[in-house]
Amino acid sequence: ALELQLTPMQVLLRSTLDQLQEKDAGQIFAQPVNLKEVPDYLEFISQPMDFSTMRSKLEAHSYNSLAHLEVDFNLTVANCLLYNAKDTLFHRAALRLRDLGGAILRHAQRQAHNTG
Ligand SMILES: CCOC(=O)c1ccc2c(c1)NC(=O)[C@@H](C)N2
Repeated sequence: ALELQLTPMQVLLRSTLDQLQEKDAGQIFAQPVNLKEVPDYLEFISQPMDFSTMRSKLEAHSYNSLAHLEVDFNLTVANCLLYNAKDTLFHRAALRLRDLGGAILRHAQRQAHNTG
């Protein structure tokens, strides 16, 4: 089956993305920000990112290292911190995701190092 073709790195990338997305219980990072709902979003954010886009990139083998996944995770958080004012739920959720995600990424990096 095709599933058996996954490399250890792809398995680790998928598992890490799943763990990161689990921390987004409200699923506010699950899909691209809706530009019809938020028409000025691209005036502030040059490179939108979200978990569904990250998953598509992962399945397309666009991430060949954990660091590449981390760049898009950090972009997702940074966009939210930039666009949303400090006193918003969105901004608070990004700080929380950043902190919870940091622990997940540090653990994944140790695994990546061990699996070579
Ligand atoms: C249906 C209306 O949805 C939104 O306005 C909205 C929905 C999701 C959002 C968001 C806005 N803004 C953000 O910065 C990211 C984190 N998520």
